[in-house]
Amino acid sequence: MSSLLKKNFKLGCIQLAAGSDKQKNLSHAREKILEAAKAGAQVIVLPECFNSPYGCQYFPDYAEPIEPSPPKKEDAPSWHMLSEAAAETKTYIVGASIPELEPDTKKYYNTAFVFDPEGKLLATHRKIHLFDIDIPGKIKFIESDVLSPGNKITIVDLPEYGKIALAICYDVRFPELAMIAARKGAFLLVYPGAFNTTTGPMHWSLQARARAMDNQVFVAMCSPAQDMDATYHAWGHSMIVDPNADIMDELQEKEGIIYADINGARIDEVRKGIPLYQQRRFDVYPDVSAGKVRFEE
Ligand SMILES: O=C(O)CCC(=O)C(=O)O
Repeated sequence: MSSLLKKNFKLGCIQLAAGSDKQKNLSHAREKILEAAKAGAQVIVLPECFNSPYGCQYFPDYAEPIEPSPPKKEDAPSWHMLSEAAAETKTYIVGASIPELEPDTKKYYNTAFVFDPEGKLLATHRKIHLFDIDIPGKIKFIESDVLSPGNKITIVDLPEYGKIALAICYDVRFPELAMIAARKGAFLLVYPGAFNTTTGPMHWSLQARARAMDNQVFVAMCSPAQDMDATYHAWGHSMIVDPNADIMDELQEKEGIIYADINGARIDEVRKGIPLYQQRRFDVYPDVSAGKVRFEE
């Protein structure tokens, strides 16, 4: 068994179709979680903004508080659905993400959760890098019009399995996060994300495979299903990549679930063959994981 991974497990990523009805989105997400658990997944990932359509105009209407913890059920139905589904299925759920409202400051965040198999919240991650881009004639999206950024790297210790890292969508483009998490012992990087029909074909798969290749870890990217009637056209193509950057499973645009066996021996094998972890030259360049890093562990 790998020193990074205490026990192998089956990962499931749900490429969910979400619409404008929040209650429907939640009950549909719950059904798909049950389906993934029934198929044997022990860790289950949902996509970015699973309780709402994706878009700055929607965030305030779909936002929920996460404090006090637990938040009141009537204020935070998404939080409670995830907690209850985790307990019901006895799985870890990376419930990602929802728009979060911090009531005191009135700030909004893009926030993901990890619940354990008893339904207990293990961690939250607020998207650190907001999606502010402008590609003329293609796509302009300024998430910071509405959202505030998170300030912490999230590494979560799943007691049975070991450490995973959690970040959201645009965060994947900042390889320092992945590198730091991998050097701190994460064996799997999970990115709920909603790339679009412009940047998806350009970079989605490349980003997933690059983070896996550079760090010799598993990577999961979990997208909403594509809906060409929505205001934002998600790329879909959820995928799970192995530590050698090989795609283990991938969806197209439609709703579905992909699964992969997360096996510690594969990490060891890849790292033995190409021993980057013994060959780094921190006498020549700095180790980004050794500097001042803010964690949400
Ligand atoms: O990085 C990209 O191309 C897309 C990012 C994105 O859609 C997001 O952060 O929500």
